[in-house]
This record gives sequence, structure tokens and C-alpha cells, in this order.
Amino acid sequence: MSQDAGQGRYAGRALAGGRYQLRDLLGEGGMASVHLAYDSVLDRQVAIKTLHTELGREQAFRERFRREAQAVAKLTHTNIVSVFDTGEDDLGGMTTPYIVMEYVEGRPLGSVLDEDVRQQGAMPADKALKITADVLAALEISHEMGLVHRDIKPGNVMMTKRGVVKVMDFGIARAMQSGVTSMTQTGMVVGTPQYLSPEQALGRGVDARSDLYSVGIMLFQLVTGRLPFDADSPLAIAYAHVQEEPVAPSSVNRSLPPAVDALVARALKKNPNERFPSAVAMRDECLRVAASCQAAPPSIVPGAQTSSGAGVGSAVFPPVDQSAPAPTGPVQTPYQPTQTPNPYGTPTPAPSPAYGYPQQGGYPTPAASPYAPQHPQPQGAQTPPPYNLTPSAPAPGSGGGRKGNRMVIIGSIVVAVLVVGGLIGALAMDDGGEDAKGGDTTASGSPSPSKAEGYRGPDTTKTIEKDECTEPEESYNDPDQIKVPDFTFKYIGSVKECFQAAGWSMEVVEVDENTYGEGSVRDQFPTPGTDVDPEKMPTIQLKVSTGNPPSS
Ligand SMILES: Nc1ncnc2c1ncn2[C@@H]1O[C@H](COP(=O)(O)OP(=O)(O)OP(=O)(O)O)[C@@H](O)[C@H]1O
Repeated sequence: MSQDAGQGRYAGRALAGGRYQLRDLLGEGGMASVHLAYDSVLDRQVAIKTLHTELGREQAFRERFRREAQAVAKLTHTNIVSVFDTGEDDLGGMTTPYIVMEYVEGRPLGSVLDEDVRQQGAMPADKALKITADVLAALEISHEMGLVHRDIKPGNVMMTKRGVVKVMDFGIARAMQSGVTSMTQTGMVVGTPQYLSPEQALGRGVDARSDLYSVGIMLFQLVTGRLPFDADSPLAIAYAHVQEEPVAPSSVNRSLPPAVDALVARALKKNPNERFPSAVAMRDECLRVAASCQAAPPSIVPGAQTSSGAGVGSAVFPPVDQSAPAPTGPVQTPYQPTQTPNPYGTPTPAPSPAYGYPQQGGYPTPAASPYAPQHPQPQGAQTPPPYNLTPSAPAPGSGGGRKGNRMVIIGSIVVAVLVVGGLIGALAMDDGGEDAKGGDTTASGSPSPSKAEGYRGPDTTKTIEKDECTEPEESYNDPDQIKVPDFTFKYIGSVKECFQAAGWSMEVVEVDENTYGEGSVRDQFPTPGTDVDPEKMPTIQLKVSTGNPPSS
């Protein structure tokens, strides 16, 4: 609670022409305050969240915020904090967006957990699983409506006095993200570092499965009293989400059955394709495991380690003012994936090779799927510092644990990796099966292979129409975005015409293969169907066949 001792600097003020009278301060987050308020029209208590961020100055952001609130107002479910109204008003000389919601008499899940940790070291597994199942019930509803929460964490889950779980802040992170993205050239990520999914940390698009990852982090925290990934800086935490394997919860809390380990492990898969496919599926599993759980009290192993994010060092993320120049020439990542020992003593698998995270040697991009990441990896990474915190946000993670798990804006890990290592996209495109040659060429460069034995000539009949670039499909999720067309198997000549007509730029990587023939696009990044902002169209990387057989 602030120095205003429960009053808040806006207590006593009114919003919406006097309709809402702000009373006690209920709490303050990184970018917002929540007040108990009185709705004089409907004669009831409500909670009002006022957003104190520079974003509030942006008309476009306020518009987005309003639209998100409208979408959230349509969500009605016992486990979701209802949104009643939204607007903006002048507070302290600044246009401040606010949101009026159901007042929940209770306390945040973080505080319930704190109490359990004090008394028993962690939350009893059956209780944690039931709470998690209720959070998933809320997500089931929002995901059905196409709304990804993006900031699931104990601070956004309230428990009423009667033990009813209520998830709040749907839509806020998304509005913040789009506001931040429109104000920055490169991948800034909004979220709470400790709960970010790897795809969020990389500044990629997210879908429902990103929320399931965050729920997995939260469940780990409930049953062990610790976070699986924590470190001294948001970026080091982001790195751990992308590169480090979590320990099994039972290595921290010995009373946990293997079924809880398996559940958490699946939720925390780096590759979204390997997580639970939906909130419903994960919820069913939580309830199944809860039903089979013996009511054993937590048994915490003293000093048990989770992850420290130590794999990220100054070599990977240099201090802000010492960003290393992106190397030219052949691609080498500056680090190896960290192999964290796991409690079973079995080899820890590297992150799934199906998701294209930055790894030595590179992993393939996924096949186009309906869940494919929706946003491009940001390009042009020369400019940004490795990370950036909003001035209004308290420094997160400084002491680890729940102390610093505030929502912040950070430069995505992909930006930092690009600054140091460059060419993450080329790595992501390297499927290991084909021999990517000679790094990248520019849009004007075309493959001009010397013909080896077994060379196959071009098939110029496989073309793409120009209007696929000039009039691309609109994103399903966001009318301001477009879907990246599918260039695979098309002849590069027609693809170039398509790009030129739309004014887009490409980067060509030659690959040896002689099944489809010279000039055939074999792979692309961002993948087909990825949502991108046409105003900030990324350079699209294309792997194009030389027509020559792969060298053995
Ligand atoms: N609808 C509500 N009813 C009752 N109390 C609420 C409500 N919404 C928020 N609160 C209280 O206000 C506190 C602050 O909420 P807020 O969402 O701003 O912060 P946070 O989630 O902890 O921080 P951040 O999202 O910035 O990391 C909550 O922890 C909770 O105690």
C-alpha cells in the first residue's frame, strides 16, 4: 500500500461527470492503481482501475484500450472479474484511461500463497490444482472468444472470502502491448517477466497456449513456493524461459506425486505445440490429478534450486551502453543452450527442435499451423538497447520471487540476441536438412548457382499473384494486421514481382536441393499466415533452392 495509507492520491475524486466516486486505494501495480469506488447511478460498490502510463497520452492507445474493455465486458463467468464500464478522465492533469469492474471482496492469490508458504512451505497440491482448474475455466471462456490474457500471474487472480477464484485484467496486457508496439520500432514486450512464455519473451505473437504456459509457471509456484525461473534482471528471466529447462516441482516439494511433475512439465514446454492444446484439456488434467492426490502436506527440500537465469551473461546481453556490433559473415549463435540438470538424473532434453528458438546449429521453423505465431520477429535490431524498463515500473526481479513480479515493458530477448549474434531468423530457418549456403543475400540478389551433377532446373509455372502481396488477407485476430502470404514452392521470380508490387523487402538464403528445382522457395520466415503490421512490414527471409543436390 502506498504512502497514502489506503486512501490513494485520487481518493475523493470523481470520474465520468461525478458518476464514480473514488474511495480507498485497494492496491497499486506497476502501471495502475485500483480504488474501491461508488457508482452513484447504480448505487453499488465497484473497483476502478486507473492506468498511469505515458501510453495514456496516445489517442490510438486509448482507443485500443476502450476496444479491449468492450471485448472483456462480454466475458461473463463466475471465475472472471466482470468489467462494467470504461472511459477516460483528467486525473492530475493527465488524460487517464480507467476501467470500472466488479469489486471483489477478497485478496490476491499471491497473498493466499504467501500465507500457505509461511505456514506449510507451499500450497497443498490439491488446493493448488483446484485453483488452477478454476483459472483455466476462466481462460476457457476468454480463449473461446479469441482473447488471450497475456499476463496470468497470482497478482491477477483474486480469491473471494468464500474461496471463489476470479481472474482479472483480461485485455489490459494486450492493449498495453499494442500501444507499446505502436510507439516503438522494435520488439518491446509487455508482461511480467517471471510468467512470460518463451514466445512472448522472444517478441513473437502469442495464442491461447501462451496463457497455458503462464498458468504452468503459476502452478509450479503454488506447489513449491518458488518460481521456476527467476533472476536479477527481466532479460535474464526471459532468457531462462526460452533456453532453460525447469526442474521438476517434486525436486523442491517432495510430497508431490509424479503426475504433478508431468502436468507442470507439459505446461512449461518451450514449444507451444507440445503443451496442452487448450485450457479445457489442461483443466481436465488438473482435476484428474487433484482427484488422485493424497492430501499430504508439502515437504520442502531446504535450499533446493530452481533456475537462476545464470545462463545469460554479459557476453550475451551486454550492458545497455556496450552493445556489441552484429557480426557479419556466417551465422554463429553466441551461446549454447543451457543444459540444466534435472532431478531424475536423465539427460535434459534441449528445447524442442520444432520451434525455431535461437540455438546452436539452428532448428527448423514449424510447419504452418493454425496456432503459428502471429507476429514477426522484429527486424532491424541495431538500434535498441538490450532492455528497457518503463520509468513508472518498479525494478522487477531485483530480489527474485514475488517481490518484483510487476508487469513491465522489456525489450524482447530476440532483440538482444540479434544485437549480439545477429541473424536469428536465418537460424530459425535452418532446418538442418538442407544446406543453407553463403548466408544471406539481398532482395536484389537471386540465386545464381553453378550447376552441379544432378542439378534440377526451375519450374516457372509455380507462381504467386501480385495481389497476394498488394491485397493480403486481413488477420483474423486484429483488423490492423495482415497475414504473411505463403511463398513456399513458388518460383522466386514471381515472388520478387509480388514483393516489388507491395514495396516489401526480402532476404534470400540459398539452399541446395534438387527435388523442386532452382528458384523454388523452400521455406520462409515469418511463416505463412503469421500476423504482421503492414505499417512495419518485416523483411521476409526466403530459403530458395539452387537446384543442386544437397552436399553430403
Ligand atoms: N476488482 C477488484 N476488486 C478488489 N480488489 C482489486 C480488484 N482489482 C484489483 N484489486 C486489488 O488491487 C491490487 C492491484 O491491482 P493491479 O491489477 O493494479 O496490480 P497488480 O496486478 O498487482 O500489478 P501489475 O498488473 O501492474 O503487475 C490487486 O492486487 C488487488 O489487491
